Amino acid sequence: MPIETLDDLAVQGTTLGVRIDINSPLTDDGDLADDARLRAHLDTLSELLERDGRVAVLAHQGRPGGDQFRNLRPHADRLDELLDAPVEYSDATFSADARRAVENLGDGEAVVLENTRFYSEEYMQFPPERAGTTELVDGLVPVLDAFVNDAFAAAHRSQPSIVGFPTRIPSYAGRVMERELDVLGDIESTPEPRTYVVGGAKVPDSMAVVESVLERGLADDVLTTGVVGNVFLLADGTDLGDASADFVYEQGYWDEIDRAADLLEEYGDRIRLPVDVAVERDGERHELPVDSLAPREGEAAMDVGTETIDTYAGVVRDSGTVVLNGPAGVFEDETFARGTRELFETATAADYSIVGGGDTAAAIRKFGIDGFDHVSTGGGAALNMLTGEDLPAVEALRD
Ligand SMILES: Nc1ncnc2c1ncn2[C@@H]1O[C@H](COP(=O)(O)OP(=O)(O)OP(=O)(O)O)[C@@H](O)[C@H]1O
Ligand SMILES: O=C(O)[C@H](O)COP(=O)(O)O
Repeated sequence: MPIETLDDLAVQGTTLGVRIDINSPLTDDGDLADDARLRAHLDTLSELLERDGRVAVLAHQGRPGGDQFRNLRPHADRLDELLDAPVEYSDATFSADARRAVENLGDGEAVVLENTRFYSEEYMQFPPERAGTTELVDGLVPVLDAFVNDAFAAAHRSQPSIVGFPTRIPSYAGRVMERELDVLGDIESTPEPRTYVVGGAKVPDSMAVVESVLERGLADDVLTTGVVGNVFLLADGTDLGDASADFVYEQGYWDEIDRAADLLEEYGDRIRLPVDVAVERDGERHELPVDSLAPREGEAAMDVGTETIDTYAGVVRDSGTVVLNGPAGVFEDETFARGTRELFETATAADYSIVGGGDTAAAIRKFGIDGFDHVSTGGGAALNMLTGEDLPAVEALRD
């Protein structure tokens, strides 16, 4: 069944729950360190507001327990600055207070409801029918006429605010969702050879993708960087030192090392591992080859090294398609930004380049890199889609 879009929605005077993904890097004070994801949704939000909709924004920030798990006040304030319409913030998500905030909206006005993940069920995965009976959905449905899902970046999560509403009220894809599905749905026709550069810190997500693109023959080469690269190195028997290993264990990624080992056994010829890494020594960047690593206490692998960057850059340059997700190192710190900056810059030289991910997009903006064919708002979602897997959000809109 085709998905309905904003072209199919009579917006004027209707109250809309609009799920967007503005999960963004924050400063230590909880302010936005980058607003790229907010800007990505401006088309959808301004269209709905200009068409005199009443917009109740639903979104999440961070993961429970993490240091990025904060309220959405800065996001609401920033949207208020970016949009040509009043945007309020409500510190409630689906309570009577939240409903009141939604009911008080006038035509062409918006309210950002509180971080959906402050509510525990939102961080669980449910089949849509069950998601449709959760407190969050149940609480908001009485004050909404329709639901718009523009949160492509969270489309791989079968969570209440993503898949619940379409079981209860008419639902539509927003402009971001529509564009991403168009571009990413067409990966099998992109030029070969295809190289996937995976990095960042969400190891289980990346591992699932690596497995799938190799299994399905979509990837000719997988270049591993970031924490993902560290996990592959550990799986390969490299002694990365206690600091890197502890980081992996603390994130609960122990099982991922076994998974990486299985992948190396089966597809070792198509998976490339860093040959050197960068640590901080005496306050400076210090590179260590992995075959003679001697990290000292407290020295973690924070970036890929120069030789790795050069080798990977060669593979990337010769690729027909490059799909890039996740920074190659702790790019927020200039000392460890080199791998990310140089690999990303090189990727723009491939015939066709797609890049995705929240922090990835932030890195691109930080380094001012232009020239990607498609910058996806999604990290895990984009990768899931590129592997040909169904996205729960899309299936929910279709049903
Ligand atoms: N070697 C490393 N050690 C520690 N952290 C790292 C390392 N390499 C990258 N990172 C961190 O990974 C984080 C980004 O990872 P993440 O997987 O969230 O990427 P993303 O582009 O946001 O993708 P998604 O949208 O799926 O979340 C950055 O904050 C960066 O500092
Ligand atoms: O940043 C993302 O990839 C999306 O906002 C989804 O976040 P999650 O991986 O914490 O579900």
